[in-house]
Amino acid sequence: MDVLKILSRGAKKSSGQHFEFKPAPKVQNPQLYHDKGLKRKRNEEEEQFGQRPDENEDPSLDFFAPRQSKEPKSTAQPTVTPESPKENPRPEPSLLDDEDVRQVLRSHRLKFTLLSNHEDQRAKVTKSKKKRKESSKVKVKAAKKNLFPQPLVSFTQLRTSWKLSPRLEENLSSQGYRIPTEVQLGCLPLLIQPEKAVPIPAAAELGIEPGDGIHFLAVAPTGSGKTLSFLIPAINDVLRRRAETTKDRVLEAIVVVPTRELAEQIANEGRKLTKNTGVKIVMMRKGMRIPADGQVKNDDDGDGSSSENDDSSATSDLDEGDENDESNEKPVTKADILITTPLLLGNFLRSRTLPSVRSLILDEGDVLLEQRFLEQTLQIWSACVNPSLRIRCFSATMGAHIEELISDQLSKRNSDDHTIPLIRLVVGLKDTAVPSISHKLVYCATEQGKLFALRQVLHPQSSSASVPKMNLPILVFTQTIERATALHSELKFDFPVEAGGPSRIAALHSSLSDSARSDIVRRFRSGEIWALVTTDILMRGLDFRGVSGVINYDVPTSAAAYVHRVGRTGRAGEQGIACTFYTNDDVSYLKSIANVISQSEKQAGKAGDEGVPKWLLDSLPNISKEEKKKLKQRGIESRRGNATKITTKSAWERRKENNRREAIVSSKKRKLQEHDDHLQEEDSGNDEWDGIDD
Ligand SMILES: Nc1ncnc2c1ncn2[C@@H]1O[C@H](COP(=O)(O)OP(=O)(O)OP(=O)(O)O)[C@@H](O)[C@H]1O
Repeated sequence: MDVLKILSRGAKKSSGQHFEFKPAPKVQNPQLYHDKGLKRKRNEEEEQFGQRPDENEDPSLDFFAPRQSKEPKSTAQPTVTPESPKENPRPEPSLLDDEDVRQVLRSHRLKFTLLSNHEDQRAKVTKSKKKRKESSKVKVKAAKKNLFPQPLVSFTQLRTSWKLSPRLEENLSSQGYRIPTEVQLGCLPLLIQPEKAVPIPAAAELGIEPGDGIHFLAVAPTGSGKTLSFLIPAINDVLRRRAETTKDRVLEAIVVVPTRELAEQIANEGRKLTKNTGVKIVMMRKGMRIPADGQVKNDDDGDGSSSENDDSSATSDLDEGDENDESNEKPVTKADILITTPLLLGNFLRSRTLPSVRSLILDEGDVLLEQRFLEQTLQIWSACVNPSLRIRCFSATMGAHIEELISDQLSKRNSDDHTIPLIRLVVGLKDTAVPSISHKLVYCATEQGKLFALRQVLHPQSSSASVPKMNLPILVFTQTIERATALHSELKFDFPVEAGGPSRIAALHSSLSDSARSDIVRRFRSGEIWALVTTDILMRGLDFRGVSGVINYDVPTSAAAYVHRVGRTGRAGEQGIACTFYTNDDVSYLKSIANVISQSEKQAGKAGDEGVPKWLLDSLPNISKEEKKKLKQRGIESRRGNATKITTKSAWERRKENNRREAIVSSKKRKLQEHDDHLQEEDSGNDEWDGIDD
């Protein structure tokens, strides 16, 4: 049996001794939903025109462009020419009519809701307490108001209809993006030009004014492309402002994320998109100074076309000095868009303000507005004093309390005479896992049983029916740092030496240094590490394409944590497997996770019983709100500070076993080599003999 071959099923052997997995190519169609409605319409169209669009044709084609049959209706007048826009205010032919808009939004399961607008807020500010109560009822009513903004029909349409910078569109295309994902098709027009995306009378009613934008919440599945959904409008805003007003570099947008790994990932994505545009994206680091209370003159790159977007120069302004040093002699970081964690920027800000910032983007917004980060996130929010500040909040999960909190914060800031509306987009069923994942709950009688089950994943030759087969690489989540470390040292010698040995597995958690964390993430991305044991530090936002499975070695402490953890696989339309081990200790807390699995499977159109059998779902107990809260904060008590339980053998025993294994392998290799040498000698002897014979 070729152990190496089995272990490296998800990996590709390179020419040398080094093994790398092939970076997952961008999937042909990353969209999650194609419901019947749209297909039916397309079929009608095909019948009408007697043609069937080739499924393999260039996917960037506007495959849900308006039906041709309708075109004569909308183009009954002479074609719109640039010279006569006023005489003929008909909608652009490239925009969909109302019925088609609804059809596309429905078939891709996109739901837009107006959460608050000018009228609601004004009522709130001006009315007496009693009346305010009434107006909050109005607000609830307003929350029921659905909107049907124009969707994006193709990435090319971004330039032709939505005035996206051609450079930005080029960069998008050179990254291999062809078809917008659901969240992108839903929110890009609305964030780039809301006054055009929403039908004209409705836009005016909602208080959407050209140039002002909107506040926006998006709840869309993990791996569905939310990063591009906020980066593209943010970059475009910078370019638009530069073209219309000043070329000076001002800090225009801030993206706040919960971890430095995610900040690094987004900064990298952003730099690819801003290549040759002159827009600079910087990741906040300790000790960095940013232009608070003012703007930095763009004295070195006034034409906006410098090559400063190189990764190297993007960090060249960083000042890694003492963060308490207030000295103004320290260089100020020049950036258009800053990516930061709440703590890093919060520490810098203290009582400073950021008047130039017009977009505050909260990626993984729900966690940023929860207890752990709330104070710093609100500190950043209040430092953004520009009256035109727009809030954008993205996540795969969003509790109603978070939406309320955002709405309340906005109404506190709003003035009486002008309010920017708050619109929410939900893709699919809220707070569920992405449909491309298969779920499995695996019961293990003891902690040792969990270890045994995990080894079955790592060593597929010993697999059993209860543990699903997975390709490497995989992510393994544990509850605490101690458990991640203990599990890592337990499994360290599980990979055979000829497959790379202990270097194939690593543990990542917050007690490692920044550089060690970055190094592990880099090696996991490149395929050097095949199994990464971690804590919830990696559960949000991290995009490791090609991760075929996630193992919840310890049960996640909330349904949202489950959605985010398992969302590290099955990204951008790829398939993934999520396997959750549970013991008797977990049974009381399993209901919310079993529910989320069941909901996600229903949404994906799978037979409900696949991941969680109905008998199990029905028999699991419900827990109180208090217990849920405690679980979220502390996890399963029996697993706290009890890391040693993971270990089956002492480190000494495992090292001894490993040494023995290595010795056997080397001895086999040596024998093989001796055998080869011997054969060679015999061969060369034969050659000599042949020669004499001649
Ligand atoms: N239109 C597209 N076509 C193909 N791939 C895409 C497209 N948009 C994004 N992707 C890819 O999908 C992957 C996931 O994107 P992204 O990280 O933005 O997801 P996300 O929605 O932010 O996920 P999470 O909720 O986990 O943060 C990335 O590898 C990205 O390159």
